[in-house]
Amino acid sequence: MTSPNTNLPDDLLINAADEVLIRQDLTLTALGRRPADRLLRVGRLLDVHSRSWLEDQEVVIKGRRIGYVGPAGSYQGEVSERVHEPHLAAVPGFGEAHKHIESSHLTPEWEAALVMPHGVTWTCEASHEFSNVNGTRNLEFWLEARRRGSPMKIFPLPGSAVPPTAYEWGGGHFGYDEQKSFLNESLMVAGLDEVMDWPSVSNPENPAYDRLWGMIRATFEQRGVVEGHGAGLRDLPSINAFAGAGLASDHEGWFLEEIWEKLTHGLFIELRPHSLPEVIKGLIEKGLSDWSQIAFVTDDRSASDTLKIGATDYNVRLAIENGLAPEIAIQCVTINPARHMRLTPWVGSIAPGRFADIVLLDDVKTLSIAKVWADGKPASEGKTFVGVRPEVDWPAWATQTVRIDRSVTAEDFRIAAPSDEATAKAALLRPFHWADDFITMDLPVRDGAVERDHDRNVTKFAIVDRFSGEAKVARMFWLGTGPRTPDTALGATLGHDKHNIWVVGSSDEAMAMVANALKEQQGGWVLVSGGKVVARVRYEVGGLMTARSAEELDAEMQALYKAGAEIDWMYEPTFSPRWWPGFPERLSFATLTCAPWRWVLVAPSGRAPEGFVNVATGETHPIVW
Ligand code: HPA
Ligand SMILES: [Mn+2]
Repeated sequence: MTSPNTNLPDDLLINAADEVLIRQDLTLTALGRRPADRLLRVGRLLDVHSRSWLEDQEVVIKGRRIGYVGPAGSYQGEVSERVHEPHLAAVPGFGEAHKHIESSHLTPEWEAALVMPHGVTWTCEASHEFSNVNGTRNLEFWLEARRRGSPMKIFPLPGSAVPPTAYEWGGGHFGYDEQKSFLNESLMVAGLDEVMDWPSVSNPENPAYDRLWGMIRATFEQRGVVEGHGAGLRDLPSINAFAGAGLASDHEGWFLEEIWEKLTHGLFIELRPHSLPEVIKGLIEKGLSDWSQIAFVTDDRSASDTLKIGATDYNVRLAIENGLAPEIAIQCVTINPARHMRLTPWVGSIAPGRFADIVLLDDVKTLSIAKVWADGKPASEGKTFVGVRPEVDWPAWATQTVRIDRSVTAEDFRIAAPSDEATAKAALLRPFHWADDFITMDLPVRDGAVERDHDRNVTKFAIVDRFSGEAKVARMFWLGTGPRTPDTALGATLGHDKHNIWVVGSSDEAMAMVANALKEQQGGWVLVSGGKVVARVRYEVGGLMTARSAEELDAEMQALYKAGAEIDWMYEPTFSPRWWPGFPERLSFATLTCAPWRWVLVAPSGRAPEGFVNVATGETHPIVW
């Protein structure tokens, strides 16, 4: 006897009261005392808890959830619709323990359309990027698409790097109170994301010490997960200190031994593709038998790169190609991250109570995805997204974020000579200058100003504040990047992690034109040469993302790369193996200020009036003398 279908609460956004009603119904559905909506019968199903394949199974779906799993024909209740996929293998929807969706540069509803055909059904959003633009609207922004029916679950983790260091300001400022309120506001908030500013966590004298520990405390109070970011921390005392601080994971590992030490000292290891091959091979050689503390994460991947190589599925294929058993690789993007993020009641496995998120493979070894189901319905067929992509008319708080109330001029970038000598000493940086000291060079003085020197690969780099309205400008000389081509400049409102405007250029006039064009288009990329804008890419949401398809955005990026290929770019190798010659797209990460950087350029602030500061010590220094 089955009772009539109840009008179940909407569970797009999880809350405890509705969860009880949903699960009370699932209990009766499993017992066959309430009807189910759909039954998906598959050739075989990977149980990720036991890492075993179950042959000829049926998954019974009620609403968006799994009500029952068992051998074909074993479910006793009524079912409205039956689907049989005898040749496909079912594995759980893929999830990300650490991804900045902002780095796709697509808004959440368009991100879902891009990544779900690649098997991704849930993402822990590491949200310091948007939060550094608009901190108070952080949760509202990340939950909006799901609220309107997007099949992709986003679990926001407010970022600790808001602001990234004590020397930065504008857009957002998170501490104990903010983190407490975020965790109180929604069960979708899984914790605190990537505690990165190691100097502020490990040095009680650091001005951000209390702020960071306040966020950690608020997260502990609500049993949230405190995510870490341990770039450059490889010695045993630092690893012990990092783990002892309660930072539960690291995604910044580069080398096998470093990762082994972090794994054996209790850190959950999130492997990114650029270090994954060597590490997977090394861990296999070490005979690692328990992979449950390992996940694969994307961290950052643009829409263009995702179109080229894939999303989380690329990470899994890479692991399989480097010798890892497909079943273990699939656990590393399903149950492992779900367990680490304490989200196993909802995602990470094909089991009762969870969202019915199922990746249907027509070949396991090559991870060939035939279809993806999410919330108990088809979300993609082949490469085509067939799920709900809600229209979101993002309001002004999301689309008017380049707040500059004046025209930026060439004068803003002029660097006055400290004396009437023919040369002046200058402090220089370069992209990813992971060294204790800045570089010092003698540069020419002309008409009372210190000048670039393209013969020695020296140009000007500037940060323009886009949050106060005043467009405060910090500028200095950088080595080994920027255009040699005259009267040319490149800039963007994507400047990790504070996302002020950065601009690099061979003339002050071109740099000013870039800053004004970025204000006019409300964010993105601008390339200026020969006195005009030769390419632009719009990120109209937060200055970080666009509410368009990946394909449309990619076309704009390809046009930018094409225009960039006409420019003579200066280059010098640095510490980072991810800094290449040619169009300097990675400059959007060269403004990073959290560990392991020392001397950085930030927007002028009380603690750094010229913007040039050592974030490890708080020391400042003139840019010329
Ligand atoms: N490091 C610091 N901040 C970031 C990163 C990173 O790798 N990715 C996105 N924000
Ligand atoms: Mn990160």
